[in-house]
Amino acid sequence: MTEKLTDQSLLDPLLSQGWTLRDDGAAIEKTYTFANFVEAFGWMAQAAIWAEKLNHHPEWFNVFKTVKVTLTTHDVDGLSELDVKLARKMDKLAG
Ligand SMILES: C[C@H](O)[C@H](O)[C@H]1CNC2=NC(N)=NC(=O)C2=N1
Repeated sequence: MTEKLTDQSLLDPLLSQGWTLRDDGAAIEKTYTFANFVEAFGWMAQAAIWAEKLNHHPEWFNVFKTVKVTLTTHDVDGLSELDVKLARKMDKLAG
């Protein structure tokens, strides 16, 4: 079962990697900028496969070569370790 994130130390490394905590504290957000649209969409395709594997899905918005990502866990109305996991994976995939 998914539980709300209580361990701030899991969040801190993400906050120093360009992720920010949404005002309501229920989500983290990051905007990735790629070299071009193909790079952006290629990254989204890879991230989508991981999201499906983790059964945890991003909210995201793509404009040309940027992708704005919001991660939250709907099941707990806030953040969970799954958001941390997916954020780490997304960063890794973005290089
Ligand atoms: C039934 C299914 O496991 C759930 O709806 C999963 C699917 N993907 C999900 N993604 C996200 N971001 N939050 C969830 O709570 C969530 N729940």
